[in-house]
Amino acid sequence: MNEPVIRLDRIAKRYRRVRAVEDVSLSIHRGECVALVGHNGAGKTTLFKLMLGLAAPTAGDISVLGARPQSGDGARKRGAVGFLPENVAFDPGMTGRETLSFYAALRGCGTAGIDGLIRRVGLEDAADRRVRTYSKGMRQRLGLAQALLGAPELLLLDEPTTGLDPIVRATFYDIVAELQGQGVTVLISSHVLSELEARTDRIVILHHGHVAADGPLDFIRREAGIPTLLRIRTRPCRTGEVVSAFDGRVDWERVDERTVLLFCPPMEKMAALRRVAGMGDIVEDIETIPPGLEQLYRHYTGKTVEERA
Ligand SMILES: Nc1ncnc2c1ncn2[C@@H]1O[C@H](COP(=O)(O)OP(=O)(O)OP(=O)(O)O)[C@@H](O)[C@H]1O
Repeated sequence: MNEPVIRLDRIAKRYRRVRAVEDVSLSIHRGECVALVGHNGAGKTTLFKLMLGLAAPTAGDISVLGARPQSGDGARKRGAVGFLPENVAFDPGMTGRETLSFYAALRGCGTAGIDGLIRRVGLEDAADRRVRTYSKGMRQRLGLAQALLGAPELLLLDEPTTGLDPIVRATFYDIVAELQGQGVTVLISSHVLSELEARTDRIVILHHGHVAADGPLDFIRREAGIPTLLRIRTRPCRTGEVVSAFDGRVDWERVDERTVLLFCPPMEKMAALRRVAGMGDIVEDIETIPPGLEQLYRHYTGKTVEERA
């Protein structure tokens, strides 16, 4: 397999007595879109700083685009990394277009692509207004345009959608998907878990500086063993037949005279579905509800706390 775009090998970062990141190993390959999720203080920003060469690891090895971020080669590769910091702050007296020109000059990437970027993030109408007049969503879009200057191969987005409304958020993720389609590798940190479900290939759950889970959503769901919910809708007053078929096999709950919930462990799900489907026309509908990211997050972070106790 090709060299990963990001490779962390048993990375630790300590600030005096604070263990911000501990024994983190992670590989992210070209074109992947990975979510880094964790509570406040879990170590997400620290990982970004390490990847950007803004901090040195206390232990372990790190490579970004094939170079150690703090090496001379790493500094040269830095031009191919776009970064949107958590609290992006621009000069309020500059217009959006001036801001991008300023950052383009800092990055040494020329201003030719700025109009295209402004269109891409939907700021055409506001590009010549001062940033102080921008809404939070507009500032974040400007932040994204700034991160995209110079057509980066790797995008690091630190909580990019915090405080954005669902429509702006969706636009944001549409742009990210488009970039991913062009082979850009994207790492997004967030604690808005629900929005990441359908948007990323892989989830890395960080808890107290440790990786608590890492994998595609389906994989970490299976690993967690959290039951899938089957919501069975029957003809009136026929829930008893469903209940007696499953009583003692899986947990269940009767919601009303037509609805039963079955809590199926991942391994039991298909067998349960076949059994319900075989019950004939007393069953009018079956809805499968897999555990959401919030539940998984609770599961994994809870487990780590117990392990650490
Ligand atoms: N410069 C520093 N000096 C001392 N401690 C630090 C420093 N930077 C981070 N930390 C500590 O390291 C831990 C991880 O912080 P980090 O900012 O990486 O978390 P985070 O997951 O990004 O949190 P948030 O979601 O709140 O931004 C925290 O306990 C934090 O207080």
